[in-house]
Amino acid sequence: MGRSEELYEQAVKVLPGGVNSPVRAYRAVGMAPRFITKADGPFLWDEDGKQYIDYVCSWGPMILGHNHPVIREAVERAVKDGLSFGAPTRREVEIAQLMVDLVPNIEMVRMVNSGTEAVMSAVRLARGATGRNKIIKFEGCYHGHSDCLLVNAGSSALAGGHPSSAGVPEDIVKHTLTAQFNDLSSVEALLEAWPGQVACVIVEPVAANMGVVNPAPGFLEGLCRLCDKSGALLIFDEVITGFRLALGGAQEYFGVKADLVTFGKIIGGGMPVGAYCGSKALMEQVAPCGPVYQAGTLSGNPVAMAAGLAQLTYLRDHPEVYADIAAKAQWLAEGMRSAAAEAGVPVAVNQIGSLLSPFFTPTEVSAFVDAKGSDVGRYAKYFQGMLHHGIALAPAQFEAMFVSAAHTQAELEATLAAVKAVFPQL
Ligand SMILES: Cc1ncc(COP(=O)(O)O)c(C=O)c1O
Ligand SMILES: N[C@H](C=O)CCC(=O)O
Repeated sequence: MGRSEELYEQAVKVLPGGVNSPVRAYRAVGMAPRFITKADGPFLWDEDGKQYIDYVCSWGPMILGHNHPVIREAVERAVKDGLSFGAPTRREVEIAQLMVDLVPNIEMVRMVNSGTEAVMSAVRLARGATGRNKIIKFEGCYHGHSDCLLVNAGSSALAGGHPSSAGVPEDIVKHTLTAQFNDLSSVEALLEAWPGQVACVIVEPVAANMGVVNPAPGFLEGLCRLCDKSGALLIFDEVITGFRLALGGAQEYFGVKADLVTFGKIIGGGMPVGAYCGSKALMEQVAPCGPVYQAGTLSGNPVAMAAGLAQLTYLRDHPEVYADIAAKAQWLAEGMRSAAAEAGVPVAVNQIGSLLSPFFTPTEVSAFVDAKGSDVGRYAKYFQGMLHHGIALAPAQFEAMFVSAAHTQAELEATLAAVKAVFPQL
Protein backbone atom coordinates (compact mmCIF):
# COMPACT_ATOMS: atom_id res chain seq x y z
CA MET A 1 0.00 0.00 0.00
CA GLY A 2 1.36 3.44 -0.91
CA ARG A 3 1.30 6.51 1.29
CA SER A 4 -1.80 7.89 -0.54
CA GLU A 5 -3.75 4.70 0.21
CA GLU A 6 -2.65 4.84 3.86
CA LEU A 7 -3.71 8.46 4.16
CA TYR A 8 -6.99 7.71 2.45
CA GLU A 9 -7.74 4.98 5.00
CA GLN A 10 -7.24 7.55 7.75
CA ALA A 11 -9.05 10.28 5.83
CA VAL A 12 -12.32 8.37 5.39
CA LYS A 13 -12.55 8.11 9.18
CA VAL A 14 -12.55 11.87 9.71
CA LEU A 15 -13.68 13.42 6.41
CA PRO A 16 -16.83 12.33 4.53
CA GLY A 17 -15.49 10.24 1.64
CA GLY A 18 -12.00 11.18 2.79
CA VAL A 19 -12.14 14.55 1.06
CA ASN A 20 -13.36 18.13 1.25
CA SER A 21 -14.86 18.19 -2.25
CA PRO A 22 -16.46 15.03 -3.70
CA VAL A 23 -14.68 14.83 -7.06
CA ARG A 24 -11.33 14.45 -5.29
CA ALA A 25 -12.37 11.10 -3.83
CA TYR A 26 -11.74 9.39 -7.23
CA ARG A 27 -14.97 7.40 -6.81
CA ALA A 28 -15.86 7.84 -10.48
CA VAL A 29 -12.59 6.16 -11.45
CA GLY A 30 -12.63 3.45 -8.81
CA MET A 31 -9.40 3.98 -6.93
CA ALA A 32 -7.97 5.78 -3.91
CA PRO A 33 -7.10 9.42 -4.58
CA ARG A 34 -3.51 10.60 -4.81
CA PHE A 35 -2.60 12.85 -1.88
CA ILE A 36 -0.54 15.72 -3.23
CA THR A 37 2.43 17.26 -1.45
CA LYS A 38 3.52 19.94 -3.89
CA ALA A 39 3.13 21.34 -7.38
CA ASP A 40 5.38 23.30 -9.69
CA GLY A 41 4.92 24.38 -13.33
CA PRO A 42 3.02 21.58 -15.09
CA PHE A 43 3.83 19.00 -12.40
CA LEU A 44 2.33 17.55 -9.22
CA TRP A 45 4.02 15.24 -6.73
CA ASP A 46 2.17 12.79 -4.53
CA GLU A 47 2.93 11.53 -1.02
CA ASP A 48 4.99 8.67 -2.48
CA GLY A 49 7.14 11.17 -4.38
CA LYS A 50 5.70 10.20 -7.77
CA GLN A 51 5.62 13.04 -10.30
CA TYR A 52 2.64 13.67 -12.59
CA ILE A 53 1.98 16.00 -15.50
CA ASP A 54 -1.12 17.81 -14.28
CA TYR A 55 -4.14 18.63 -16.44
CA VAL A 56 -6.47 19.47 -13.56
CA CYS A 57 -4.60 22.68 -12.73
CA SER A 58 -6.59 23.05 -9.50
CA TRP A 59 -9.75 22.92 -11.65
CA GLY A 60 -8.70 25.85 -13.79
CA PRO A 61 -6.98 28.69 -11.97
CA MET A 62 -3.42 27.59 -12.76
CA ILE A 63 -3.39 29.12 -16.23
CA LEU A 64 0.29 29.93 -15.78
CA GLY A 65 1.11 26.58 -14.18
CA HIS A 66 1.65 25.84 -10.51
CA ASN A 67 3.68 27.95 -8.14
CA HIS A 68 4.32 30.69 -10.69
CA PRO A 69 7.03 32.95 -9.22
CA VAL A 70 5.12 36.18 -9.93
CA ILE A 71 2.09 34.96 -7.98
CA ARG A 72 4.06 33.26 -5.22
CA GLU A 73 6.14 36.39 -4.60
CA ALA A 74 3.04 38.60 -4.53
CA VAL A 75 1.53 36.29 -1.91
CA GLU A 76 4.73 36.24 0.12
CA ARG A 77 4.85 40.03 0.14
CA ALA A 78 1.17 40.31 1.13
CA VAL A 79 1.44 37.76 3.93
CA LYS A 80 4.13 39.88 5.62
CA ASP A 81 1.55 42.65 6.11
CA GLY A 82 -1.06 40.47 7.79
CA LEU A 83 -3.66 37.94 6.73
CA SER A 84 -7.02 39.68 7.04
CA PHE A 85 -8.21 43.08 8.19
CA GLY A 86 -12.00 43.06 7.70
CA ALA A 87 -11.55 46.50 6.17
CA PRO A 88 -11.10 47.80 2.63
CA THR A 89 -7.66 47.62 1.05
CA ARG A 90 -5.95 49.22 -1.96
CA ARG A 91 -5.61 45.95 -3.87
CA GLU A 92 -9.39 45.39 -3.91
CA VAL A 93 -9.73 48.64 -5.82
CA GLU A 94 -6.84 47.77 -8.13
CA ILE A 95 -8.10 44.33 -9.05
CA ALA A 96 -11.68 45.59 -9.55
CA GLN A 97 -10.37 48.34 -11.84
CA LEU A 98 -8.29 45.82 -13.77
CA MET A 99 -11.29 43.53 -14.21
CA VAL A 100 -13.46 46.43 -15.35
CA ASP A 101 -10.74 47.38 -17.86
CA LEU A 102 -10.34 43.84 -19.21
CA VAL A 103 -13.83 42.36 -19.17
CA PRO A 104 -16.43 43.74 -21.58
CA ASN A 105 -19.68 45.19 -20.25
CA ILE A 106 -18.85 45.31 -16.57
CA GLU A 107 -18.61 48.50 -14.56
CA MET A 108 -18.53 47.17 -11.01
CA VAL A 109 -17.24 44.11 -9.17
CA ARG A 110 -18.20 42.52 -5.83
CA MET A 111 -15.59 40.11 -4.46
CA VAL A 112 -16.65 36.96 -2.63
CA ASN A 113 -14.84 33.79 -1.58
CA SER A 114 -15.83 31.12 -4.11
CA GLY A 115 -17.56 30.50 -7.39
CA THR A 116 -20.55 29.13 -5.49
CA GLU A 117 -20.94 32.39 -3.58
CA ALA A 118 -20.48 34.44 -6.74
CA VAL A 119 -23.25 32.65 -8.61
CA MET A 120 -25.60 32.46 -5.63
CA SER A 121 -25.22 36.21 -5.15
CA ALA A 122 -25.63 37.02 -8.85
CA VAL A 123 -28.88 35.07 -8.89
CA ARG A 124 -30.09 36.94 -5.81
CA LEU A 125 -29.21 40.21 -7.50
CA ALA A 126 -31.06 39.18 -10.66
CA ARG A 127 -34.12 38.33 -8.59
CA GLY A 128 -33.87 41.54 -6.60
CA ALA A 129 -33.38 43.70 -9.67
CA THR A 130 -36.22 42.15 -11.70
CA GLY A 131 -38.63 41.38 -8.87
CA ARG A 132 -39.05 37.89 -10.38
CA ASN A 133 -38.42 34.47 -8.82
CA LYS A 134 -37.87 31.91 -11.55
CA ILE A 135 -34.46 31.12 -12.95
CA ILE A 136 -33.48 29.04 -15.95
CA LYS A 137 -30.38 26.87 -15.89
CA PHE A 138 -29.18 24.11 -18.22
CA GLU A 139 -29.09 20.40 -17.51
CA GLY A 140 -25.51 19.29 -16.88
CA CYS A 141 -24.23 22.81 -16.19
CA TYR A 142 -22.73 23.27 -12.74
CA HIS A 143 -22.82 26.56 -10.88
CA GLY A 144 -21.60 25.57 -7.43
CA HIS A 145 -23.55 24.10 -4.57
CA SER A 146 -26.07 26.76 -3.56
CA ASP A 147 -29.57 25.31 -3.07
CA CYS A 148 -31.34 26.79 -6.06
CA LEU A 149 -28.63 25.66 -8.48
CA LEU A 150 -28.27 22.07 -7.34
CA VAL A 151 -30.86 21.00 -9.85
CA ASN A 152 -29.88 18.75 -12.77
CA ALA A 153 -26.31 19.86 -12.10
CA GLY A 154 -23.10 18.67 -13.71
CA SER A 155 -19.62 17.99 -12.37
CA SER A 156 -19.31 15.68 -9.39
CA ALA A 157 -23.03 16.02 -8.58
CA LEU A 158 -23.67 14.27 -11.90
CA ALA A 159 -20.79 11.80 -11.67
CA GLY A 160 -21.78 10.90 -8.10
CA GLY A 161 -25.40 10.27 -9.11
CA HIS A 162 -27.00 13.23 -7.30
CA PRO A 163 -27.49 15.93 -9.96
CA SER A 164 -30.36 17.27 -7.82
CA SER A 165 -29.19 17.17 -4.25
CA ALA A 166 -31.05 15.86 -1.23
CA GLY A 167 -31.58 18.46 1.47
CA VAL A 168 -32.89 21.16 -0.85
CA PRO A 169 -36.54 22.03 -0.13
CA GLU A 170 -39.02 21.61 -2.97
CA ASP A 171 -40.23 25.15 -2.23
CA ILE A 172 -36.84 26.46 -3.28
CA VAL A 173 -36.20 24.38 -6.39
CA LYS A 174 -39.71 24.93 -7.75
CA HIS A 175 -38.32 28.23 -9.01
CA THR A 176 -35.45 26.59 -10.88
CA LEU A 177 -36.38 25.66 -14.44
CA THR A 178 -34.12 23.45 -16.53
CA ALA A 179 -33.44 23.89 -20.23
CA GLN A 180 -31.15 22.00 -22.62
CA PHE A 181 -27.72 23.38 -23.52
CA ASN A 182 -27.50 24.29 -27.22
CA ASP A 183 -31.30 24.11 -27.59
CA LEU A 184 -32.82 27.58 -27.78
CA SER A 185 -36.32 26.21 -28.24
CA SER A 186 -36.16 24.66 -24.75
CA VAL A 187 -35.42 28.10 -23.31
CA GLU A 188 -38.09 29.78 -25.38
CA ALA A 189 -40.67 27.24 -24.20
CA LEU A 190 -39.87 27.95 -20.53
CA LEU A 191 -39.98 31.71 -21.04
CA GLU A 192 -43.37 31.32 -22.72
CA ALA A 193 -44.66 29.03 -19.97
CA TRP A 194 -43.67 31.56 -17.26
CA PRO A 195 -44.24 34.96 -18.89
CA GLY A 196 -42.79 37.88 -16.94
CA GLN A 197 -41.61 35.54 -14.17
CA VAL A 198 -38.08 34.57 -15.13
CA ALA A 199 -35.41 36.65 -13.40
CA CYS A 200 -32.42 35.22 -15.21
CA VAL A 201 -31.00 32.63 -17.52
CA ILE A 202 -27.68 31.35 -16.20
CA VAL A 203 -25.28 29.50 -18.44
CA GLU A 204 -21.70 28.29 -18.60
CA PRO A 205 -20.89 29.88 -21.98
CA VAL A 206 -18.79 26.80 -22.67
CA ALA A 207 -20.27 23.90 -20.75
CA ALA A 208 -17.31 22.46 -18.87
CA ASN A 209 -18.95 20.42 -16.13
CA MET A 210 -20.45 17.76 -18.42
CA GLY A 211 -17.03 17.38 -19.99
CA VAL A 212 -16.40 20.21 -22.43
CA VAL A 213 -19.27 21.04 -24.79
CA ASN A 214 -18.91 24.07 -27.02
CA PRO A 215 -21.84 26.40 -27.56
CA ALA A 216 -23.37 25.87 -31.00
CA PRO A 217 -23.07 28.82 -33.38
CA GLY A 218 -25.81 31.29 -32.49
CA PHE A 219 -26.72 29.67 -29.16
CA LEU A 220 -25.28 32.37 -26.87
CA GLU A 221 -26.53 35.14 -29.19
CA GLY A 222 -29.95 33.51 -29.11
CA LEU A 223 -29.95 33.44 -25.30
CA CYS A 224 -29.11 37.14 -25.30
CA ARG A 225 -31.99 37.85 -27.68
CA LEU A 226 -34.48 35.77 -25.68
CA CYS A 227 -33.44 37.44 -22.44
CA ASP A 228 -33.78 40.92 -23.93
CA LYS A 229 -37.24 40.04 -25.22
CA SER A 230 -38.49 38.58 -21.93
CA GLY A 231 -36.82 41.01 -19.54
CA ALA A 232 -34.76 38.23 -17.94
CA LEU A 233 -31.11 38.94 -17.18
CA LEU A 234 -28.45 36.82 -18.86
CA ILE A 235 -25.78 35.56 -16.45
CA PHE A 236 -22.56 34.13 -17.86
CA ASP A 237 -21.00 31.88 -15.27
CA GLU A 238 -17.37 32.38 -16.22
CA VAL A 239 -15.87 30.51 -13.28
CA ILE A 240 -14.09 28.31 -15.83
CA THR A 241 -14.03 30.45 -19.00
CA GLY A 242 -13.18 33.82 -17.41
CA PHE A 243 -9.62 34.95 -18.17
CA ARG A 244 -9.05 31.50 -19.71
CA LEU A 245 -10.73 31.61 -23.11
CA ALA A 246 -9.57 35.20 -23.52
CA LEU A 247 -8.61 38.11 -21.27
CA GLY A 248 -12.21 39.30 -21.53
CA GLY A 249 -13.54 35.75 -21.07
CA ALA A 250 -16.39 34.28 -23.07
CA GLN A 251 -18.03 37.66 -23.71
CA GLU A 252 -14.93 38.72 -25.62
CA TYR A 253 -14.32 35.30 -27.21
CA PHE A 254 -17.84 34.96 -28.60
CA GLY A 255 -18.70 38.65 -28.88
CA VAL A 256 -21.86 38.22 -26.81
CA LYS A 257 -22.94 40.55 -24.01
CA ALA A 258 -24.13 39.24 -20.64
CA ASP A 259 -25.90 41.31 -17.97
CA LEU A 260 -24.05 39.73 -15.06
CA VAL A 261 -20.82 37.77 -15.08
CA THR A 262 -19.48 35.50 -12.35
CA PHE A 263 -15.89 34.54 -11.76
CA GLY A 264 -14.18 32.15 -9.35
CA LYS A 265 -10.85 30.57 -8.62
CA ILE A 266 -9.07 32.04 -11.66
CA ILE A 267 -9.20 35.59 -10.32
CA GLY A 268 -7.52 34.36 -7.13
CA GLY A 269 -4.59 32.70 -8.91
CA GLY A 270 -5.23 29.63 -6.74
CA MET A 271 -6.46 31.39 -3.60
CA PRO A 272 -10.16 31.13 -2.65
CA VAL A 273 -11.93 33.95 -4.49
CA GLY A 274 -15.05 34.64 -6.53
CA ALA A 275 -16.70 37.74 -7.90
CA TYR A 276 -19.89 38.88 -9.56
CA CYS A 277 -19.89 41.83 -11.86
CA GLY A 278 -22.18 43.91 -14.03
CA SER A 279 -23.32 47.39 -14.90
CA LYS A 280 -23.28 50.16 -12.29
CA ALA A 281 -27.08 50.27 -12.38
CA LEU A 282 -27.34 46.58 -11.50
CA MET A 283 -24.44 46.35 -9.08
CA GLU A 284 -25.63 49.38 -7.10
CA GLN A 285 -28.66 47.34 -6.12
CA VAL A 286 -26.28 45.43 -3.82
CA ALA A 287 -25.81 46.46 -0.17
CA PRO A 288 -24.77 48.97 1.07
CA CYS A 289 -26.02 50.88 -2.01
CA GLY A 290 -29.23 48.94 -2.53
CA PRO A 291 -31.64 46.42 -1.04
CA VAL A 292 -29.98 43.17 -2.21
CA TYR A 293 -28.01 42.00 0.81
CA GLN A 294 -24.72 40.17 0.46
CA ALA A 295 -21.67 40.27 2.71
CA GLY A 296 -18.50 38.36 3.64
CA THR A 297 -16.03 38.59 6.52
CA LEU A 298 -13.15 37.38 4.39
CA SER A 299 -14.30 38.83 1.06
CA GLY A 300 -11.53 40.71 -0.70
CA ASN A 301 -8.99 39.00 1.54
CA PRO A 302 -5.67 40.84 1.11
CA VAL A 303 -3.60 37.73 0.36
CA ALA A 304 -6.13 36.42 -2.16
CA MET A 305 -6.31 39.87 -3.78
CA ALA A 306 -2.53 39.97 -4.09
CA ALA A 307 -2.50 36.57 -5.81
CA GLY A 308 -5.36 37.48 -8.14
CA LEU A 309 -3.94 40.87 -9.00
CA ALA A 310 -0.57 39.31 -9.82
CA GLN A 311 -2.16 36.66 -12.07
CA LEU A 312 -4.48 39.04 -13.92
CA THR A 313 -1.75 41.67 -14.35
CA TYR A 314 0.59 39.03 -15.74
CA LEU A 315 -2.08 37.86 -18.19
CA ARG A 316 -2.80 41.44 -19.25
CA ASP A 317 0.90 42.00 -19.91
CA HIS A 318 1.39 38.65 -21.68
CA PRO A 319 -1.69 38.25 -23.90
CA GLU A 320 0.32 35.85 -26.09
CA VAL A 321 -0.43 33.23 -23.42
CA TYR A 322 -3.89 32.71 -24.93
CA ALA A 323 -2.75 31.67 -28.41
CA ASP A 324 -0.06 29.50 -26.81
CA ILE A 325 -2.33 27.50 -24.49
CA ALA A 326 -5.00 27.13 -27.17
CA ALA A 327 -2.43 25.80 -29.67
CA LYS A 328 -1.21 23.27 -27.12
CA ALA A 329 -4.73 22.07 -26.39
CA GLN A 330 -5.46 21.79 -30.11
CA TRP A 331 -2.26 19.79 -30.64
CA LEU A 332 -3.31 17.40 -27.88
CA ALA A 333 -6.86 17.11 -29.18
CA GLU A 334 -5.69 16.28 -32.70
CA GLY A 335 -3.18 13.77 -31.36
CA MET A 336 -5.85 12.10 -29.25
CA ARG A 337 -8.22 11.83 -32.21
CA SER A 338 -5.51 10.16 -34.33
CA ALA A 339 -4.52 7.85 -31.47
CA ALA A 340 -8.18 6.85 -31.01
CA ALA A 341 -8.58 6.13 -34.73
CA GLU A 342 -5.41 4.05 -34.75
CA ALA A 343 -6.53 2.09 -31.68
CA GLY A 344 -10.05 1.64 -33.04
CA VAL A 345 -11.58 3.21 -29.93
CA PRO A 346 -14.58 5.48 -30.44
CA VAL A 347 -13.58 8.81 -28.91
CA ALA A 348 -14.99 12.28 -29.51
CA VAL A 349 -12.56 14.97 -28.41
CA ASN A 350 -14.03 18.43 -27.81
CA GLN A 351 -11.64 21.36 -27.53
CA ILE A 352 -11.92 25.10 -27.30
CA GLY A 353 -9.11 27.41 -26.24
CA SER A 354 -7.16 25.62 -23.52
CA LEU A 355 -10.09 23.40 -22.48
CA LEU A 356 -10.64 19.91 -23.83
CA SER A 357 -12.14 16.56 -23.02
CA PRO A 358 -12.41 13.13 -24.57
CA PHE A 359 -15.79 11.35 -24.55
CA PHE A 360 -15.84 7.61 -25.10
CA THR A 361 -18.65 7.56 -27.60
CA PRO A 362 -18.91 7.11 -31.38
CA THR A 363 -21.17 10.17 -31.75
CA GLU A 364 -20.29 13.85 -31.77
CA VAL A 365 -20.88 15.53 -28.41
CA SER A 366 -22.80 18.77 -28.79
CA ALA A 367 -25.48 18.36 -26.12
CA PHE A 368 -25.84 17.03 -22.59
CA VAL A 369 -27.53 13.88 -23.85
CA ASP A 370 -24.46 13.11 -26.00
CA ALA A 371 -22.09 13.75 -23.11
CA LYS A 372 -24.10 11.44 -20.89
CA GLY A 373 -23.77 8.76 -23.55
CA SER A 374 -20.03 8.52 -22.94
CA ASP A 375 -18.84 5.17 -21.60
CA VAL A 376 -17.80 6.22 -18.09
CA GLY A 377 -16.32 2.77 -17.39
CA ARG A 378 -13.95 3.33 -20.30
CA TYR A 379 -13.12 6.79 -18.99
CA ALA A 380 -12.21 5.24 -15.63
CA LYS A 381 -9.86 2.76 -17.33
CA TYR A 382 -8.37 5.56 -19.40
CA PHE A 383 -7.84 7.66 -16.27
CA GLN A 384 -6.16 4.79 -14.42
CA GLY A 385 -3.90 4.00 -17.38
CA MET A 386 -2.87 7.62 -17.78
CA LEU A 387 -2.19 7.99 -14.06
CA HIS A 388 0.02 4.91 -14.24
CA HIS A 389 1.99 6.69 -16.99
CA GLY A 390 2.33 9.79 -14.80
CA ILE A 391 -0.47 11.89 -16.27
CA ALA A 392 -3.01 13.36 -13.82
CA LEU A 393 -6.39 13.96 -15.47
CA ALA A 394 -9.75 14.94 -14.02
CA PRO A 395 -10.91 11.87 -12.05
CA ALA A 396 -14.34 11.88 -13.71
CA GLN A 397 -15.73 12.04 -17.23
CA PHE A 398 -17.90 15.09 -16.59
CA GLU A 399 -15.04 17.54 -16.09
CA ALA A 400 -12.60 19.45 -18.27
CA MET A 401 -8.92 18.96 -19.03
CA PHE A 402 -6.99 22.22 -18.51
CA VAL A 403 -3.81 23.15 -20.37
CA SER A 404 -1.50 25.76 -18.85
CA ALA A 405 1.26 28.02 -20.12
CA ALA A 406 3.72 25.86 -18.15
CA HIS A 407 3.07 22.72 -20.23
CA THR A 408 5.94 22.49 -22.70
CA GLN A 409 6.18 20.42 -25.87
CA ALA A 410 8.05 17.77 -23.85
CA GLU A 411 5.07 17.32 -21.49
CA LEU A 412 2.61 17.34 -24.38
CA GLU A 413 4.60 14.63 -26.17
CA ALA A 414 4.83 12.54 -23.00
CA THR A 415 1.06 12.91 -22.62
CA LEU A 416 0.36 11.81 -26.17
CA ALA A 417 2.76 8.88 -25.81
CA ALA A 418 0.74 7.80 -22.77
CA VAL A 419 -2.52 8.20 -24.70
CA LYS A 420 -1.11 5.99 -27.48
CA ALA A 421 -0.15 3.35 -24.94
CA VAL A 422 -3.44 3.45 -23.05
CA PHE A 423 -6.08 3.70 -25.81
CA PRO A 424 -5.39 0.23 -27.30
CA GLN A 425 -5.92 -1.28 -23.84
CA LEU A 426 -9.40 0.15 -23.34
C1 LIG B 1 -18.88 26.98 -13.92
C2 LIG B 1 -18.73 26.87 -12.43
N1 LIG B 1 -19.46 27.66 -11.63
C3 LIG B 1 -19.34 27.61 -10.30
C4 LIG B 1 -18.47 26.76 -9.69
C5 LIG B 1 -18.37 26.75 -8.21
O1 LIG B 1 -17.14 27.26 -7.80
P1 LIG B 1 -16.52 26.87 -6.38
O2 LIG B 1 -16.18 25.43 -6.45
O3 LIG B 1 -15.33 27.77 -6.26
O4 LIG B 1 -17.55 27.16 -5.37
C6 LIG B 1 -17.67 25.91 -10.49
C7 LIG B 1 -16.69 24.97 -9.93
O5 LIG B 1 -16.66 24.45 -8.94
C8 LIG B 1 -17.81 25.97 -11.89
O6 LIG B 1 -17.09 25.20 -12.69
N1 LIG C 1 -16.10 20.91 -11.68
C1 LIG C 1 -15.73 21.48 -10.44
C2 LIG C 1 -15.19 22.83 -10.69
O1 LIG C 1 -15.12 23.37 -11.73
C3 LIG C 1 -14.77 20.59 -9.77
C4 LIG C 1 -14.18 21.16 -8.51
C5 LIG C 1 -14.85 20.64 -7.28
O2 LIG C 1 -16.06 20.52 -7.24
O3 LIG C 1 -14.11 20.38 -6.31
